[in-house]
Formats: sequence, structure tokens, C-alpha cells
Amino acid sequence: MKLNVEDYRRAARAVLPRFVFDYVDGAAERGDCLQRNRDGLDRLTILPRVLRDTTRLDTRIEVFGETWRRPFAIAPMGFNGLTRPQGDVLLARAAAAAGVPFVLSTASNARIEAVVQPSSALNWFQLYVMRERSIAEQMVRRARRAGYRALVLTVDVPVSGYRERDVRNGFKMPFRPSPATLVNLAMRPRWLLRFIAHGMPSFVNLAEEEGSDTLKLQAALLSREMDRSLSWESVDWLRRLWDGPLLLKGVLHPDDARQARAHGVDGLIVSNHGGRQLDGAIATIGALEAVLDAVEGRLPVFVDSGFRSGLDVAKALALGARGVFLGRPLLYGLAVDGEAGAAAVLELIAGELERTMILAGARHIAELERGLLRAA
Ligand SMILES: Cc1cc2nc3c(=O)[nH]c(=O)nc-3n(C[C@H](O)[C@H](O)[C@H](O)COP(=O)(O)O)c2cc1C
Ligand SMILES: CCCCC(=O)C(=O)O
Repeated sequence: MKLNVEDYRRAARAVLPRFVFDYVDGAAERGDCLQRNRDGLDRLTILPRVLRDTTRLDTRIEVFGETWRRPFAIAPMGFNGLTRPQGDVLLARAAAAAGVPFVLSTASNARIEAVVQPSSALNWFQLYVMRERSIAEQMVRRARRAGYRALVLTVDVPVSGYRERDVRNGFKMPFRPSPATLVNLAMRPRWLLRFIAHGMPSFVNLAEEEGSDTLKLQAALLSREMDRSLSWESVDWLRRLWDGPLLLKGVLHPDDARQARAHGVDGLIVSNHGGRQLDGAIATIGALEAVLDAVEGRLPVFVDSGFRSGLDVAKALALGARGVFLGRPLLYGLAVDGEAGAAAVLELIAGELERTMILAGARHIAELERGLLRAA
């Protein structure tokens, strides 16, 4: 029986080859940041209100003129095809059915054009800018043509975080599995059969750049060789390329939040990349308040990293976040049962959020406010 995200995590560990589970589940260096995200959330408690008629409950929010059925979304994740063939499409479908956004990663294994869910107005695209800037430019154009609504520029990967589990597993391109990895693969026959049937997933969007050395680019993307010259001027450059909502993902410092506003950014995602980048980084729930104060309500501020339940989501919203992005929980669901598994995780978290709201006496999202929070 899978009653919570941790149950899905354990089930995912049982079905995925170790190198895949480690890539999904892993974090940078000692895993301090990963743990700090959890500690920050666990230290917040709810001071509930009672005797409020909660027979009518509303979890919808408005973002950039569109309605999300739930105040959360699926975070951009690269290499989703490794967890399940067509993983990007399966996640996008689960999100569309649940009425929440799906953010397609630059490092997706499905084409930008193939993932758009026409039934949903909530297709978003995440951009990594690699040294070959023309790739980013081309992808932004394609995303606009394909109907993506918002563009998320990820700014916390100027260099790859040091993921020790990936290094130990030899997880890089070209992939040279160690004997231990091969033995472990033989113990995951269902995953292996699917993998053989579909072939090694690749970063398909790179292949469309004419005359480029695709293999080299793929390896560069997997090792996250980004353009480290990225700066606020680059944000201006992107602002000119993209006329829809533009968000920065990976902002933690209030001064950067202010800068973002000055450069015409439309929204922020307070994120430490799920603890996968700077191991010393502040917990996102701890960074959130100062960022909110810095933007003075002029931009929607979202948050991610370490959110594992509807209760966690409720805490961030009570602090003032507009919404929460969820990463690994969706991949655990996807690993276990494909689209249905991802849908089940979204439903699980929605159910927890509703129960939390009822028990806290909040009838709609605006009633999740700071007065309901106390430090434990
Ligand atoms: C397997 C995996 C791949 C990721 N790939 C990307 C990516 O391609 N682009 C990006 O902006 N963030 C990426 N992230 C970070 C997520 O968008 C998000 O910030 C993080 O997963 C949130 O933390 P959580 O997994 O604890 O919910 C990735 C995260 C994971 C777990
Ligand atoms: C595989 C490309 C980048 C994925 C990423 O951003 C991450 O692993 O956190």
C-alpha cells in the first residue's frame, strides 16, 4: 500500500536500476542541503483555526491570468526518459489531467513539440543556456511556436553540483556501466526490457541544431556544462526574445530578487535545485520570507526543494508563496506506475493539502496566511 510520498520513493527504489534511482534521488556532496530543506519545513508548525464552515473548499490559484486547479506544479527535470520511456509525455499528461502546469526541461528526452498538451494552457518550458547560445535561442523560438506559455530560466547551474552517487556509478555520457551496474541491471528486468524496447533516451532537442556535434552536446548537457558568462545582461537578452511570462528559477538572495524585478522578470522560483547544487545553500523555506519582502508583492514567488506532502505545500503558501513546484515525488510515481503513478502522487498531495486546509480552518488559498504558522 502506498499512502505517502516516502512509500512511492521506496517502491521506486525497488523497480529502478540503482544508477537511475541514485540520479533521481541523489543530491550534492554530503546531502546537507537536501536535509536542511526538510528540517526547515519540519520546524514550521500550524496553529489551526476551528469552527469554520469548510464544506466548500477551493484549492485553485490564478497565475499569469490562468487558473491552476491546485497550487502546485511539476518541476522541470532532465532525463525523465530514463525513469520511464516517454517520461516527459507521461508527466505532462498527468499534469494536464490534474489541471496543474508541467515544466519541460531543456534536457528532456521528448521533443518540445511532442510534449505540449493541447488540453492544457499550462505548458511551461525550462531553459538552460549552454555555451552555444544559438541553441537556447532556437529552443525559445520553438517553445513559443509550440504554444508554451511561460519560460523558466534556471540560474543555479553555472556548473554541475557534485553528485557523489552519480560519480560512483559512472553515470555520464557515453555511459560505461561497471560490472556491478550490469549485475544490478539484470535484477531490474522490467525496467531493462522497456529500456531495450525503446533504446537509450537522448536529449532529442539538441539534435535539431544543424551541423552541430550532437554527441558532444549531449555529453555537455548531461555534465551540465553551462554558459558561465550568464549575467543580468543575458536576462535582458532573453527578455527581448520571449514576450510571455519569464521566471528565474534558483534565486535565494533578496538582492537577486530585487534585480530580477528591475530586469523585467515576471516571477521567481526560490529553489536550491532540490539540494543538488550548492550543498551549503540555505533551506528554501528559510529563504522565502526575505525574497517575498524584497519583491513587495509585485511578482509571484514560487518555491521548491524538499516538498513531500500537502502539508508542506500549505506551509509555503501560508508564508506567502504563490505556489510550489514538486520534483522527485513525481519521478517516484512515474517509476512505479507511469502516468497513473504520477497522477496518483499529484492526487495524494492534493488530498493531503485539502485535509490540512480543513483541519486548519482554511477554506481557500488566501486563508492560508502567516497567522497559521508557528516555529516548532
Ligand atoms: C532528476 C532531476 C533532474 C532535474 N533536472 C532539472 C532540469 O533539467 N532543469 C531544472 O531547472 N531543474 C532540474 N531539477 C531540479 C528541479 O526542477 C527542482 O528544483 C527540484 O527537484 C525540487 O526539489 P524536489 O525534488 O525535492 O521536489 C532536477 C531535479 C531532479 C530530481
Ligand atoms: C541531465 C541534465 C540536467 C539535469 C539537472 O539539472 C539535475 O540533474 O539536477
